[in-house]
Amino acid sequence: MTSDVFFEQIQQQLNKQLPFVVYRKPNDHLVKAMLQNTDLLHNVSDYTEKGFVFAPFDDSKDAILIPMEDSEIIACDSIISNELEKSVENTNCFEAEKQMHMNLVKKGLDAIKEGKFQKVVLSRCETVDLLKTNPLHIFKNLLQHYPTAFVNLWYHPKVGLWLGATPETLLEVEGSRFKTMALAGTQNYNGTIDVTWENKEKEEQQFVTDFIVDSLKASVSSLNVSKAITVKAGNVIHLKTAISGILDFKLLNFKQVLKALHPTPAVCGLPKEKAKEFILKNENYYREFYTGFLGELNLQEKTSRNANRRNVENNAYRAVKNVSNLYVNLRCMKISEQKAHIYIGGGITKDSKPEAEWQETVAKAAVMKKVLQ
Ligand SMILES: C=C(O[C@H]1C=CC=C(C(=O)O)[C@@H]1O)C(=O)O
Repeated sequence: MTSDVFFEQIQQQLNKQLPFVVYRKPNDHLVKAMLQNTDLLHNVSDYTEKGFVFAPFDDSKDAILIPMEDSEIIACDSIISNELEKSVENTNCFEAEKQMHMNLVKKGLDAIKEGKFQKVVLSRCETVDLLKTNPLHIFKNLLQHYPTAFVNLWYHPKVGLWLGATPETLLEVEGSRFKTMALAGTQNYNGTIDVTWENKEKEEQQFVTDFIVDSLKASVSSLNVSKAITVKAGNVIHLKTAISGILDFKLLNFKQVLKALHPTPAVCGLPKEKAKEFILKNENYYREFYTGFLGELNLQEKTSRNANRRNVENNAYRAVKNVSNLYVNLRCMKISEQKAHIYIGGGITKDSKPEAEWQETVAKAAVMKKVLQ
């Protein structure tokens, strides 16, 4: 399908106010869309469903499903020309926002000093006016700017319209093989990823690695943990540890694995429940789907058991596997009434400085603002 026909079909879906998701996986060329035939609101119940899941930060709330069986799937292979538009006007009173965020960080630091938790991820929502509001233009800009991210536009008439380009994988599963990552620690990108990390960032990221390993070790038959490396995500860089292995679904089913992982300390804190309670009580807005997760759930994909030529040519050697690709909903925004609500946060540990935490959110907000201009 050509990209013109592809995007025209999505535009029509939006005009008809029917649910859909359009997305491109990290480092992939294929842009896929699932177009739901009705405007029903489906929830995920036990994670055996097939489709596209959109889950909130608060895991006590329902996750939404665009079901495969009620959707048309289309794809296009090309990336569209760059049509950057000057379409954003910043209406923020930065000083007031800055004070509010720094006060929140100070509150978090006090709670850490009192021993309530070791880490908490605190965030804010920044609203900018849009002059031109076609979300498909913004989506195309995201595709252009962030080839290594999971780029997505998700819409449901009963929920809203979200866009994002996240650098963070929550869980990729193919059969029983899985991959995940511990992503945390942030610096501005200044032309190189060959940088030194302070102990504060190393500790903040290590919390995430340890949590993921602890959460998964009861349900895996093998586990590999890489060294932490520096990765670029737009105008910022992070520390990342790759974690992979084999899940044993006899020990924990997929729903239980997700429950053990989400929300990780990359977006919530440590211990999880204490940090979550603090976030829900103290942040100055409600996160909804920011720091939730989203992606393909239980799609059936043909995979080669053995990559040698004879086997690849012989269909008898191909297996159909259950594949899920879930990402953490970061570097995202919600569009409503000609405004973009941009969600940004950062991990707070005992060594955090409120001013630096504010600056970090400003740098992360620029990832989204860039595609609105
Ligand atoms: C919570 C966010 O980022 C997380 C992922 C990478 C680095 C992070 C950090 O340095 O704090 C956060 O843990 C966000 O971008 O809003």
